[in-house]
Amino acid sequence: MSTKISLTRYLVEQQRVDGLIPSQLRLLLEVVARACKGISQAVNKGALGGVLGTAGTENVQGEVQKKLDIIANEVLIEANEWGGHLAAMASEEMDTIYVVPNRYPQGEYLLLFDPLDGSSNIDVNVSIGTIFSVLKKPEGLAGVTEADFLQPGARQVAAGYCVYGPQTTLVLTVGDGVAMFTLDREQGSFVLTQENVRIPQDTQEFAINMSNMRHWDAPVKRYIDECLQGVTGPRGKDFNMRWIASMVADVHRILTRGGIFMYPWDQREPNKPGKLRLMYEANPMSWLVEQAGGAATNGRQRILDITPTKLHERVSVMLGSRNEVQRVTSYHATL
Ligand SMILES: O=P(O)(O)OC[C@H]1O[C@](O)(COP(=O)(O)O)[C@@H](O)[C@@H]1O
Ligand SMILES: [Mg+2]
Ligand SMILES: [Mg+2]
Repeated sequence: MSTKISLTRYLVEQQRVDGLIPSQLRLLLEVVARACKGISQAVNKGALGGVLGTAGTENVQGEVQKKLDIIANEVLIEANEWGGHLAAMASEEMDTIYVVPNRYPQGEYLLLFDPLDGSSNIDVNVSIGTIFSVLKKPEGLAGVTEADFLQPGARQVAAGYCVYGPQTTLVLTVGDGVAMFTLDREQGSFVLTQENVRIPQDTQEFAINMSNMRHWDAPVKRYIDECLQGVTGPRGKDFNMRWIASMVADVHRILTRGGIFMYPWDQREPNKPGKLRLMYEANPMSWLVEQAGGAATNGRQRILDITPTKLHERVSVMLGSRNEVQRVTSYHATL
């Protein structure tokens, strides 16, 4: 009989056997996973749990909040604030950082999250998720400020997401490849179901919101136009398209079978670099994709090399199968 490896055991091995993560980081990741289990339960109850619909409030980015956006945010904060691993947290749903109250022990890590990704899919029962990223608080100064969070994604010490779909799957990197864990609801634990996740270098599948086509920049238009020409066009092959409108679900597909995902800058709001959030969405997903052998750029630069200038910074995103990301990035250099 094969032994099932739980997330806890996997993390202990990463800590003890491989020396990859300190014990505080291991404990922090276990708490995040526990919070995701709680969110998964709320998601599963749906209309029975009264968790669908809007909350009647807006977040700092002017987006209407769904009840689950707020519930997921609270679950993550309540689970993490007292554990002693964290100095502060930042979330897509909060105006500014949440410093761990001084009645609790203070830790050395910073946790960032998109508590509920794919909010437009909650009420229609389509996959949604939680995306998280962990940074280390810069050493030296006492206390913690927003500036401590403004580190390039290359400095992440852990990143992952949990997708609440037909299965609840937690996907994680601590810088040693990507591992996937499926929630065993009977046991109440995440079980390792795939290690050494690899994204194929080539693909015939792209993910982009095609309704924005008329607003895109020339390099993105060229790339998609060439894909659409199929086997008789310059690419010499047919492409398929998928767009779930939950980044977690689109990225999960790409980690599973390859593909390219793009949410590029567009002309509707020319001063906004993109729709997606650098710190809560692009950085953790880019690191996961790179760790699985893929690539992630904003069209001009590796996403993980961008130094954020503000907490809720936006970014243009192109990630997935390496050869396709390199191709669309090269079009930006020439057009
Ligand atoms: O509705 P659009 O414009 O296609 O945008 C979809 C994108 O927006 C997002 O939903 C943003 O995430 P939130 O639900 O966390 O705001 C991404 O997950 C997704 O890729
Ligand atoms: Mg999101
Ligand atoms: Mg969100």
